Amino acid sequence: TFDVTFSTAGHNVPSTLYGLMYEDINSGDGGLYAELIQNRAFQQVTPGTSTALTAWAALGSGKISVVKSSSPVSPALPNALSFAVPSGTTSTVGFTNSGFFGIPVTAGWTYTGSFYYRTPSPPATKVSGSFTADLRSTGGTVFTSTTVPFTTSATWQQATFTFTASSTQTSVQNLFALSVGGSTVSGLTMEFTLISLFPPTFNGRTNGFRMDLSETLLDMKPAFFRFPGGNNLEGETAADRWAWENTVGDLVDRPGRVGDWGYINTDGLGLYEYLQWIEDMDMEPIMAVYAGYSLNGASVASSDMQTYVTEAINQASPIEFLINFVIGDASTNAQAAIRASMGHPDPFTLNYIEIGNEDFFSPTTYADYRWADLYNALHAEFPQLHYIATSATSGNVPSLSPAPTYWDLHIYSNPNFFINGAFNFDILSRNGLQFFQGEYATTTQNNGAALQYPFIDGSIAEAAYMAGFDRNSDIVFAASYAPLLNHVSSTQWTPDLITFSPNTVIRSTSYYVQQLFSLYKGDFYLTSTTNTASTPVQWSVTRDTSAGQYFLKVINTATSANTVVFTLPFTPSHTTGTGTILTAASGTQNTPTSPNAAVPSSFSFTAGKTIMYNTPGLSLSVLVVTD
Ligand SMILES: [NH3+][C@H]1C[C@H](O)[C@@H](O)[C@@H]1CO
Repeated sequence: TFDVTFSTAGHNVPSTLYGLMYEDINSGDGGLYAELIQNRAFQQVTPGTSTALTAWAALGSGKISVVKSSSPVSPALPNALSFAVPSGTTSTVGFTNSGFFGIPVTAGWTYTGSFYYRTPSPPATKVSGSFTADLRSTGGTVFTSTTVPFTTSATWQQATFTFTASSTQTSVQNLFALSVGGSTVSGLTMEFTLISLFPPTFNGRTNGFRMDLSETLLDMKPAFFRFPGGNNLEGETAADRWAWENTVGDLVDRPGRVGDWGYINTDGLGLYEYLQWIEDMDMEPIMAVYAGYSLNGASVASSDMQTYVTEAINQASPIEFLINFVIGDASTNAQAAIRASMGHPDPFTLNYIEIGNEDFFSPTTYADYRWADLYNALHAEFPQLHYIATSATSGNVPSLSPAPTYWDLHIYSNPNFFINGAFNFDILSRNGLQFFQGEYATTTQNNGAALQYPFIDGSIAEAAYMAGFDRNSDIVFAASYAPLLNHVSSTQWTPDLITFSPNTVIRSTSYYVQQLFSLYKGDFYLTSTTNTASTPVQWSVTRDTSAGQYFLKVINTATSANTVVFTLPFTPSHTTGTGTILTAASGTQNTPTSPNAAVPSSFSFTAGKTIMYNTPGLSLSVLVVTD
């Protein structure tokens, strides 16, 4: 039995304590970004290759290939789909897109589509006709369709359309199709690009986010969103970095880039879309900025740093302009005016800037000049922002000048690390430093076996570690599991907090741990009987002061049950409390075939000055006591 008394003394819990780490690692295009068409603008592909046609297929006897257009729709989008119809064709011709490993068809959804098209060598007598845009199963069942009139012209035109699904698919293996009667277009060659189809989006935003994934994240009430990376910020080289200026403005002006996880990023999900969604989700950004180190191991030379920090060169915009885009005055600042023109005249909320990512891989140049060059210039321009350093792996931080106040720590390990490390922050001296556990996860079993999905043993070990975040939230201001999302059919890293398909979302056991700590974060931590990492039971007591509610979290990392007796410093007026528990047999995972193997359940208990609680093995419980 563990006897836990808690006092009314303690410290505030920062509102930023629990949030989300994000980068496009099978999670942006085809994930959070609601665009349903994969390879919609043939960005960053080599014309004439099969890869260039990823997700596209011909319908009927038309011939499709990706070409470098003789007259591109924009300098950013040089490629186009060439659609050639043999003379004498009479049957239906066209092409299909298979989406990101499927396209969801849901009854009642109104889809919004568009595409640019032109006829490079139009016939002397204009040809007019109608395309048919439809959603169909791979078996040919048409769910919905509409006609889109066209007239041949050598100049690019954009067609737009909508259609509404009247039934829901049985399988997600569906196609978007553009087709036309062969006799209308026989002998013609047409070009298409930026072929786009959106379902309804979160908050109804144009060029927005997928609803079910947004709702799944909203259910965690996350306080912050760290973006755009992670590795995907850094580029293989400086030229390949995430360059914010290429991700804003009209979609037709965004070139996309080869991301750092083995596939092309369209950058249709760009800086503005991120910031608008973060605001819609009641989060605040922790925005990482390129700090001159890329994944090939190269650092920008000291003499070149200012071109990335404050001096714009050959259309590359410096970090200073990025921050002006986010918080600048649209009436006086050019970058802020772009933000206003996109629909957000007021500044976005921004308090935290992270300088780089995992610079412990490049500590020398970070310490010698990269940290200082960015910090000194940006702090001078934006003194109200907090700047987070990234070159530490634990609370024993390296020395940097100027000395950072905020540090981002990353750790991926096994359950034993998190169980044994539950007091890693208790032992740190309180010297003004603030820590962001920006990435952490149980990534292997104790025997080193890899994990495709989180499992209950690792998730409860994470919970033990997170009780340490609650307890030390006087110096831990933020924490987020990583990575956040991955597509079940295209995965670069496992395990992930949430796994999704085109129409399903699987909440892992670690998702529920993150959710419970975030929902029951409270605003004040109450000190309680001290403990050590050597016991299987950990606890944390926080309070929602305005609600007069106390959250007694109990973690049991053993497979056997244990008993905890809480002694409160008061007698609660409500003698019945409600609790939530996540528990499962060792090895349990929520997977596509068993998505709900372990889900939280609620229970009630008798609340008094003492509360006895029998905590099952491998469990996280939150007992809510109302005064
Ligand atoms: N290697 C991890 C650390 C890096 O910051 C992330 O991009 C990766 C996955 O979370």
